[in-house]
Amino acid sequence: MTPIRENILLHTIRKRPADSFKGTYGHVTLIGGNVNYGGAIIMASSAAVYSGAGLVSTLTDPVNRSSLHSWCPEAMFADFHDQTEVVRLTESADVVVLGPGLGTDALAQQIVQTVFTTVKPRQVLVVDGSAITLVAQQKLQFPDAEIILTPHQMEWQRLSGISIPDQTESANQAAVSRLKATVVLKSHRTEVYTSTGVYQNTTGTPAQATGGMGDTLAGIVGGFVAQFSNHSNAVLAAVYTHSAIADQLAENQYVVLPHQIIQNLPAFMKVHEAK
Ligand SMILES: NC(=O)C1=CN([C@@H]2O[C@H](COP(=O)(O)OP(=O)(O)OC[C@H]3O[C@@H](n4cnc5c(N)ncnc54)[C@H](O)[C@@H]3O)[C@@H](O)[C@H]2O)[C@@H](O)CC1
Ligand SMILES: Nc1ncnc2c1ncn2[C@@H]1O[C@H](COP(=O)(O)OP(=O)(O)O)[C@@H](O)[C@H]1O
Ligand SMILES: [Mg+2]
Repeated sequence: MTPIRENILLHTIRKRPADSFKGTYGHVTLIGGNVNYGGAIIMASSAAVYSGAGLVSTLTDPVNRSSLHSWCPEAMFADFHDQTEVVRLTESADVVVLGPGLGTDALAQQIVQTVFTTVKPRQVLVVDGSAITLVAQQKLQFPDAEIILTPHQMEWQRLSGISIPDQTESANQAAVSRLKATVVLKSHRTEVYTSTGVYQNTTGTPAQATGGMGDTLAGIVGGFVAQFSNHSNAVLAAVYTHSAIADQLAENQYVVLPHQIIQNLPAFMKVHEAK
């Protein structure tokens, strides 16, 4: 397993060209946040904005609208009950992040199906949280698009059928090649399975063990993949960045909150952009 080290950032976080505009940095559509889990999609959406995505749209329950905008006015809101909007904002995205706080009820199932039948091969689909659980429960096939999965160990057990103690590199690799996806297998030392190899993160702290931490990573992955053309490197850099910021904050904090990582993204990326 290749360690993910700081040099991935210099290879990935490009200097912004002067003659650029919001369209240069990609449109990320994030879908999730039911009545119970609004925070999940607010954190994921904020993470996409703060990591530099040019445009961010959030499809969620309307109950989350004002809190979304109080945390992140840059995100555009749409109602995830409206299938026309789900189709429109899936079609217009470069990257779709599906699942943070989506839940697994009938509406969630319908949304997953609509997204799966709408995405095109040129698009990236990041599948996280509840959407992974739903795919496993319903035995759904992933669509023909560039698929990035961000399961924690239990979600990976549900999806791959490999129990947590048996999640070895070779067993995981076999499951990943069947799925034809990039897999970010989250744990205290997250592993990333891409078409270029198997990688293990070298950053991260138990101060990160708090709800919303993975929702935040899903948003950073979406933001990085929307901006940086080498998508394998973008995923590795997102994983490294998320936990490197946490490590810095944990020098002086017992627990690191997801929104604090989000707020530190722009300054961290400035220090680590290509020289
Ligand atoms: N503020 C919010 O709105 C939050 C919403 N959340 C959403 O809640 C939904 C359910 O996700 P959950 O992950 O909470 O529930 P899940 O039921 O999917 O997974 C939690 C279960 O997995 C087990 N597990 C084993 N290894 C694990 C590991 N390495 N990391 C995490 N869990 C591990 C836990 O013990 C627990 O039994 C998701 O859509 C998620 O996005 C959570 O992110 C929590 C915060
Ligand atoms: N002890 C730990 N050390 C390092 N990273 C951790 C630790 N505990 C949790 N994390 C990180 O926190 C995130 C948890 O993701 P997840 O369980 O999906 O959270 P949630 O769904 O609540 O947002 C992952 O990125 C994981 O690597
Ligand atoms: Mg999660």
